[in-house]
Amino acid sequence: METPQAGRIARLLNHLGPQTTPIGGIERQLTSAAAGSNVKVTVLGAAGGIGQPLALLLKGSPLISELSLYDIVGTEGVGADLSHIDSSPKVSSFTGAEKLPEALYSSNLVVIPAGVPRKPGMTRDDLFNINAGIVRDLCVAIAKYCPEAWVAIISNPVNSTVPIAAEVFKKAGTYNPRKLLGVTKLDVLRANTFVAEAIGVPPERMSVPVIGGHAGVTILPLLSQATPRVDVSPEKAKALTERIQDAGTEVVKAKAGKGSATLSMAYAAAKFAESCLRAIGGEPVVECAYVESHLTELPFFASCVCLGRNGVEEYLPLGRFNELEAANFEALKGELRGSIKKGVEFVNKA
Ligand SMILES: NC(=O)C1=CN([C@@H]2O[C@H](COP(=O)(O)OP(=O)(O)OC[C@H]3O[C@@H](n4cnc5c(N)ncnc54)[C@H](O)[C@@H]3O)[C@@H](O)[C@H]2O)C=CC1
Ligand SMILES: O=C([O-])CC(=O)C(=O)O
Repeated sequence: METPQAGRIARLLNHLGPQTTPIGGIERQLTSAAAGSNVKVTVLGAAGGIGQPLALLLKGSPLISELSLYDIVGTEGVGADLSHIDSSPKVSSFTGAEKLPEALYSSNLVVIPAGVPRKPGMTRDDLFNINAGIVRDLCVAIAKYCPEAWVAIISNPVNSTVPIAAEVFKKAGTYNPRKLLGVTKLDVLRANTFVAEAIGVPPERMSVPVIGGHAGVTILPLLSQATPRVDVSPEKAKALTERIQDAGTEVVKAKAGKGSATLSMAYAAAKFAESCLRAIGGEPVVECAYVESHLTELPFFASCVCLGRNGVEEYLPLGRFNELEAANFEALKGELRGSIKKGVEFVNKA
C-alpha cells in the first residue's frame, strides 16, 4: 500500500518530468503566485554563450519584473537588443566590476554562467584555475549586495564552484544552504531525451532523476526510478548511462573548439530559474540540484529536492538503486569528495 509520504513524493516527482511551462510565447498564459510581483533576477556572465540565450528566455518570463544583466564586456549591446522585446521584465545592463553592486542590489535570484568553457580534450576540472576565482569574487559581491538572494551556479566545475560559494558565504556570515543551488538540470534534460528515444516515448513524458554531481562519473542517472518505466537490458542501461555522463563532452567535441553546450544549457537554466521563482512565490516545485546535503556522507550532493518559499525545504529520498546504479554510486564518491575538498580549500587557503 502507498504510504502518505510515498504518495506525496510521487505527486511531487511528477513535476520533474513533463515540463511545467513552455518557454517563449505561451508563457503569457502562466498563472502563478509569483506572477506580477516585484522580482529581480540577475544574470552574471550575461553576454556569454549561455548568458545571451538565457537572458532572452528570461525576458519572456512574466514572473520577473527586473532582469539585470552583468558581464565584464559587452553587456549594454545585449541589454539594448533585449529591451525592444514587448514583454514585462525591465532590462538593465551593467559592464565592469564597478557596476556589479548596482547589478546585484536587491536581487531575488542570481544566476551565474560566468567563466570559461571547455575545449576538446579538457575536463571540467581543468576550468578550476580560472573559474574558481571568478565565482569566488562574484559571491563576495553577492554576500555584500544581495545576501538574501537565491544563487544558482552554472559555472564549471559545478562540483567545486558550489562549495566555493558556500565557503565565501560562510566567511561573510550570509550562508543559507537552502538558497545555494548548483544547476544540474541539463543532465536531467539529457537523460529524459536519450532514454525517451531509447524506449520510444515522447521526451516530454519522460522523467529521469539524476543524482550525484555534474562531471563524468559523478553524474548518476537513476533509470530504475524513471517514469514511465524503463525496461531495457543491463547493457542498454549501461550504454544510456554512459551517454548521459559524457553528453557534455559530446557537445564540446561537436563544437570543435568553439565552446560547450550553450543553447540547451540556457533552456535548462531558464526552466530552473522558473522553478525557483515559482517556489519563491509559494508554490512547491521539485528539481534535481547540487546542494548541501545530508543524504549521503558527502557534504554536497545532487538529488531531487522540493523547493519552497525558503529554498530547499525537503530532500526526496534517493530510493532503491539497482545493481548498476549501486556500483556507480560507490564509484562517484571519491571524485566528488575530492572536488568538494578542492573548492573548500581554495577559499580557505592562507
Ligand atoms: N552546469 C552546467 O550544466 C553547464 C555549465 N557550463 C559552464 O558555464 C560556463 C559559461 O559557459 P559559456 O557561456 O559557454 O562561456 P562563454 O565564454 O561564452 O561566456 C562566459 C561569459 O562570462 C563572462 N565573464 C568572465 N569573467 C567574468 C566575471 N568575473 N564576471 C562576470 N562575467 C564574467 C565572459 O565575459 C563571458 O561573456 C562555463 O564554465 C561552462 O563550463 C556550460 C554548460 C553546462
Ligand atoms: O561539458 C561541459 O564542459 C559543459 C557542461 O557542463 C555540460 O555541457 O554539461
